[in-house]
Amino acid sequence: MIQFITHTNDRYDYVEGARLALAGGCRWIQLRMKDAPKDTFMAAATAIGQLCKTCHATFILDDHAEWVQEAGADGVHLGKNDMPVSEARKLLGSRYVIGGTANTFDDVERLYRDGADYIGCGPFRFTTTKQKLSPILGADGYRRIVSQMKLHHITIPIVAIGGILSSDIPDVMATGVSGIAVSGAILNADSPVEEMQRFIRLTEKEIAK
Ligand SMILES: Cc1ncc(COP(=O)(O)OP(=O)(O)O)c(N)n1
Ligand SMILES: Cc1ncsc1CCOP(=O)(O)O
Ligand SMILES: [Mg+2]
Repeated sequence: MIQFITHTNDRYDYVEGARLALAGGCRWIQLRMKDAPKDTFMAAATAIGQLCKTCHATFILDDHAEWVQEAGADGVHLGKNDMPVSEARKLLGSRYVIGGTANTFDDVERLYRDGADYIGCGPFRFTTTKQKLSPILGADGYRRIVSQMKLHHITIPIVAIGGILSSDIPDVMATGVSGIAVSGAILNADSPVEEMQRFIRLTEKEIAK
């Protein structure tokens, strides 16, 4: 599975980026719009939510568990400084998707116990898309976390994130993660639609192995 994280550059705004990712076949979009006021965020959420409905794609919000229902979204992604996953679960119930951020096996264990549906684990490498990055994991970091999960019988999808390029997909997927979250590699490609198609093709090839 591939999750597209919205961002902007000099060519595309948040909604256009999401539209291109969907046109390339992505079926999981996260609206990440740091520090946006509620009305700006909701305007983008309404537009992207509509695009996702048309494409039967999952639509989640970054950070804002309290806006999920009003936005008509399917869920939320929560980091260490956001609402705790357990509290979001009480607020939203079991029908919404809740993802959490991990950088270590301890984070994974905590999020699993708190009832997350999936874990965004990273960063794989340095990226300018997010400020104040946690320590870089690289492929070895994912291998360590996945092997600790096996030891402790923890089963939850791990989505790798952070500076991932299409050329990284075989190495990243070979670590045992379930999927990839990506932003810059799609938005900065000559053709975002074709790049998303490439991400999906390469990820599915590794999953089929
Ligand atoms: C899939 C996915 N994984 C990790 C993150 C990072 O979330 P967080 O730690 O809350 O940082 P911000 O994205 O809010 O800056 C994510 N958004 N998505
Ligand atoms: C939101 C987030 N969390 C860790 S890295 C990252 C940014 C992902 O975007 P990119 O694929 O451009 O590095
Ligand atoms: Mg966050």
